[in-house]
Amino acid sequence: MKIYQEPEKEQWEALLKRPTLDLSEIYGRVQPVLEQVRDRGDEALKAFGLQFDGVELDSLAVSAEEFVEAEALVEEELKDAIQLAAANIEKFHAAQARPVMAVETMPGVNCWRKSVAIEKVGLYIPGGTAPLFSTVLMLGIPAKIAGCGEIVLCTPPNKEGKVHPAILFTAQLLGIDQVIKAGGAQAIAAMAFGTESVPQVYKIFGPGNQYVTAAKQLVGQITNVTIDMPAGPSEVLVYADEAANPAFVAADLLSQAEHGVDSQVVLVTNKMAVVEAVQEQVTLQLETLPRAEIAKEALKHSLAIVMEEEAQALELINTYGPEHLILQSQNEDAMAEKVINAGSVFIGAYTPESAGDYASGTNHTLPTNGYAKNYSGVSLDSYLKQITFQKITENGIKNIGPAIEKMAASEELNGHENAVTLRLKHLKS
Ligand SMILES: NC(=O)c1ccc[n+]([C@@H]2O[C@H](COP(=O)([O-])OP(=O)(O)OC[C@H]3O[C@@H](n4cnc5c(N)ncnc54)[C@H](O)[C@@H]3O)[C@@H](O)[C@H]2O)c1
Ligand SMILES: N[C@H](CO)Cc1c[nH]c[nH+]1
Ligand SMILES: [Zn+2]
Repeated sequence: MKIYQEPEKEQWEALLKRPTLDLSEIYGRVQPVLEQVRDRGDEALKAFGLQFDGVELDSLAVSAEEFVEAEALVEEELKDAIQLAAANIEKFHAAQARPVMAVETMPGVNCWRKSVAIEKVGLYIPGGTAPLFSTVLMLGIPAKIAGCGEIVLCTPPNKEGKVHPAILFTAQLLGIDQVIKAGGAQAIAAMAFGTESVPQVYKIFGPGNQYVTAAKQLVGQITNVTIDMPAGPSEVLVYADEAANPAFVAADLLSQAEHGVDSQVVLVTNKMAVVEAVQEQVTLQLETLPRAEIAKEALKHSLAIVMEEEAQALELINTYGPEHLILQSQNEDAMAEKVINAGSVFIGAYTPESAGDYASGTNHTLPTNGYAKNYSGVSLDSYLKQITFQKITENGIKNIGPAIEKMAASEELNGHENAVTLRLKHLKS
């Protein structure tokens, strides 16, 4: 971890840069993959499966037998944990539903707004270095609550051409039966363009590595498909003061560093002594982690920043806009109120980020790379469109008509004016 003490504001931008590849470089790698899948469909998906995942596939879709096989392979204790998490995530996301909003803007002029589910959605479940079955819950539950008609799920297979049993168990639990063995940029292209095995969707959801994220951003630009947000390599910023438990802080930093070599973890504190204590704990705890090599790589481009003034620290946090922000300080609740850029905030010593990653109820699909400044994480709203409706009575058109006629005539749009004038004349006759 690189250590900085009271860095000047002019340094912040360079200091807080994410360790991801330059977008134009990534786009250059991803674009040919998108084009191949668009032009050659399943054939290209299989070829990229061989090239990137080292697996030769006869069929891309997971079969009914594979679902049955998977169910038997998941231990009961894990099934119970998945069900507990599912119940909390369901509760939190169901509470986000909003009733139809209806307003009579003036007598006889009735307007209302209703949420309608996006018909066809594609969910990407990462599986490169860890099979993230928890992401099936995070993406599948709100899609089901919203009422999306068609749900397709893509995830990379392992070397034996199988999808991890817990991913299949979770998909089945939610009633998602279209699961495709495809990962990376090629999976995103398949859902954007459609192939023989993969239906084309209207919106693509889900986190992933830099290739997945760049592919989502690119298809969002070159097709009509929209995306949830850029949800790339995981990151966490922990603000800890001298009262925080260094072991907890180190564990929280490592929990995100272990995601990938391009993850970034940042410690901000008011005292140098906290940096030292946390570093000691990081070294100790790293020894116990099977993914220590990945975490060590991530730590090479991670930072510890000492900022004595809390207000300055908050400004730096909001400038960084972390995917996850953990606050462990004597003033944590007041600090939380001042956060304006973060994907999800975890307050207090007993609120590890792992809780939100798995089971507390909030969504773990969150904006990275500073996109917390302009995007929210996945929620029920992500799967809904809002359609407005209106119905005007005879009395209503008499009330509102003259204003519309005047405005239309003034914009020199006499066809618009006439659509009202005709009706008003009809009512007079
Ligand atoms: N922001 C969020 O909400 C969030 C949530 C969960 C996970 N994540 C992130 O998701 C990522 C998961 O990454 P992962 O790699 O384990 O799985 P992944 O499923 O995202 O990516 C694996 C795929 O990447 C492709 N790929 C690998 N190397 C490539 C190369 N050199 N060129 C082109 N394509 C290549 C392969 O096709 C492979 O199937 C991690 O970075 C993790 O931090 C983010
Ligand atoms: N921390 C990840 C989001 O950046 C989500 C996740 C899934 N499993 C474990 N963690
Ligand atoms: Zn995580």
